[in-house]
Amino acid sequence: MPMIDADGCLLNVSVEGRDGGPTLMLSNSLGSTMQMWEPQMKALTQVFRVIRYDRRGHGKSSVPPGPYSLERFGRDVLAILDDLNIARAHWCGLSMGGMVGQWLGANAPDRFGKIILANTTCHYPDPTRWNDRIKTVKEGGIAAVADTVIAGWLTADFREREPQITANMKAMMLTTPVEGYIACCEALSTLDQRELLPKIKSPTLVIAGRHDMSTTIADAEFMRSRIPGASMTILDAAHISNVEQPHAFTDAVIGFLTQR
Ligand SMILES: O=C(O)CC1=CCC(=O)O1
Repeated sequence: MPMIDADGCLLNVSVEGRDGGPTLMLSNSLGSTMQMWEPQMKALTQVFRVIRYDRRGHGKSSVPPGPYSLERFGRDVLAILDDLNIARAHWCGLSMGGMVGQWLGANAPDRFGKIILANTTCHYPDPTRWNDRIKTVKEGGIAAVADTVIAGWLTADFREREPQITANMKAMMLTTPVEGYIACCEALSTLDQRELLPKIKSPTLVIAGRHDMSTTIADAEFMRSRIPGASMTILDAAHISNVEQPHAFTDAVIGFLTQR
C-alpha cells in the first residue's frame, strides 16, 4: 500500500481492482478507516480500479495537529490523484466522505466523473453536538463516545442480528487517534457547504438511510434538490448504510456508475 505525501501529511492509500477499468475513489466516515468498504470490495474491484485511503488523523495515515478543514481533506484527495497520475475518477464518500465529495465536486469538477454522496449533509446549523463530543473525547478518549456513536451507525435490529460485525466496527473506531478524531470534529462543527451544491455539475447520486438520525433523509433531500440533476436512493439502514445494507448499497453504486 503506498503512503502518499499531501503537503507533509502521509496518507495511507490502497489501489486494487481492474487494471484499465474506470477509477472509483472511496472515502470513509469519521472514526472509520478504509476497512469500512470491505463489504463492497469484491464486487467493485471486478468493475473498477478502486482507490481507498485513510483520511488524515485516521487509520495508518499521519495525524498532523488540527483543526482540519473540508478544503484540506479535498486537497488531500487531489494530492492522491496527482501522485497516482489519475486525471479523473468517480467518487463515493459516506458521511465525512460525502462532505469531501461535495467540496471536490464544486472545486475540482474536471477531476470527477460521477459523484455518490452517501449518508451525509452539507450543513450542521448547531455546533453544540460536535463541541460536546470533542469535550467528551478529550476527557475520556474515543471509548467514552463509542457506544453512542455505534447506536447511530447501525440500527438496533442489525446490532442484535450481527454482533460480530458490530464489534468489528467498534474496534475499528477505537483505533482512531484521539487527536485526529477531535481535529475532524472541529471541521464538522463549522460545516456549511450549502453554497457549494449548485456548483456541482457531475451526475450525482445521494444515498440516504431511512433510520439515519445523524444525517437525515431531510438533509439528503436538501442536497438532492440543490445539486443540478441529482437523484436519490433511500436504503433501509442507519448511518453506515454500506455495512448495514451491503448488497443494496453496492447495487446502487454499480448501477449508478455504469448507467449511460
Ligand atoms: O460519528 C457520527 O456520529 C456520525 C458522523 C457524522 C459525520 C461522520 O462522518 O460521521
